[in-house]
Amino acid sequence: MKFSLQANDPLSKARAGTVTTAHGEIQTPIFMPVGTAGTVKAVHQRELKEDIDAKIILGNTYHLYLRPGLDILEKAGGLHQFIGWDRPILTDSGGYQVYSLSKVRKIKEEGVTFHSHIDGSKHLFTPEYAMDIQRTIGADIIMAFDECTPYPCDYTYAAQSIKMTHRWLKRCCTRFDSTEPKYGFDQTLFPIVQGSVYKDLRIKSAEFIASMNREGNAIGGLSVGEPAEEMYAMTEVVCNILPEEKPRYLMGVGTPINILENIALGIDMFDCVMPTRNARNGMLFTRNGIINIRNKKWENDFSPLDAESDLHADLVTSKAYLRHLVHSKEMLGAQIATLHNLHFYLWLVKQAREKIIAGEFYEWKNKMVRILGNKL
Ligand SMILES: Cc1cccc2c(=O)nc(N)[nH]c12
Repeated sequence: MKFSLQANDPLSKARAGTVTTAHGEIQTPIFMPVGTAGTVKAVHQRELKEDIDAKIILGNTYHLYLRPGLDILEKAGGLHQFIGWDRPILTDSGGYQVYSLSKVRKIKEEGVTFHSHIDGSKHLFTPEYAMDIQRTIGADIIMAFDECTPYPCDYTYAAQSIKMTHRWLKRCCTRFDSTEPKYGFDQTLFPIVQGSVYKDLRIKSAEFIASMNREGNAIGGLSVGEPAEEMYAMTEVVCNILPEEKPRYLMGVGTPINILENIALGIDMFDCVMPTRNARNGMLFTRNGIINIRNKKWENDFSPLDAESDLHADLVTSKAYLRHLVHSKEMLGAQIATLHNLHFYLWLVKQAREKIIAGEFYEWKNKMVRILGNKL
């Protein structure tokens, strides 16, 4: 994997770059649609590529390991082959999902034992196994096995947690560097900075992660319920330490405003379930603010979702029709709302990139931040 920089914003830490993987190039800043179990819910791979030009999607070790399982994925020749997606894929390592999904789990030095949220079966994820699983899935970018420090947590817990995440990272690097890709194309491992909302712990973790000298770096343990100001403060501290010449990935972030503010702090890559999950509940993100399409006010508004959009669905779907579909829990409602939100997120980061290259990002970002939170 390679990373090159095309432009830096003169008034912020925003930058425009290009990540080059075995499955193609990704212009940054970029948003990565979440495709947890091998599908971006309600959107077909053709739409992802041709209607919204998604450059990279996420998969998830925890879910894919449980279903369809490693045997099927290996027989298919890896996740790209299995789902019919020939662009880049990034997989999270499973630690976070065990923490957020599995009821019964135990965190020990060796790893995390948990019971499947599907059938209650018992499993053990170790740093080594998380690497082996991601080799079998075959994502271009894979994540270290970390402990996402819960929020809130006391300083002592956070300090112990980063020490274990750092020990697990060394085990991930040892295993990853001593194994080969299974399907003939290169994979890269990103380590993850933790430290909760404690500045000194974030500095310590960022310095350790940077010292591992991997091809890219991620920031975890944010977007877990902390106030936005805390998220921005920690991101700023960490971005000032992570090397400029490597891509920076802020995990699980966020709202459109969060994304613009974190681009200004030097983040290149984002993922979040918000555009897909909230779409299914009728929450639409637009360039003028947020629409709750279930609101009665849209009942007889026959104007298109977004007349300025280049997304076909935005032009041919009225607000009234989408309200009817979502209200009636029709599958088409989830499909159109999800496609709209993902198209908007990808439009937003593409606009950000163009403004960075034109040297106009800072003013544009401040104007957008004032608009994007509006309730329409
Ligand atoms: C997906 C996600 C969101 C938010 C935080 C995290 C994190 O800290 N670690 C991992 N592995 N994943 C995360």
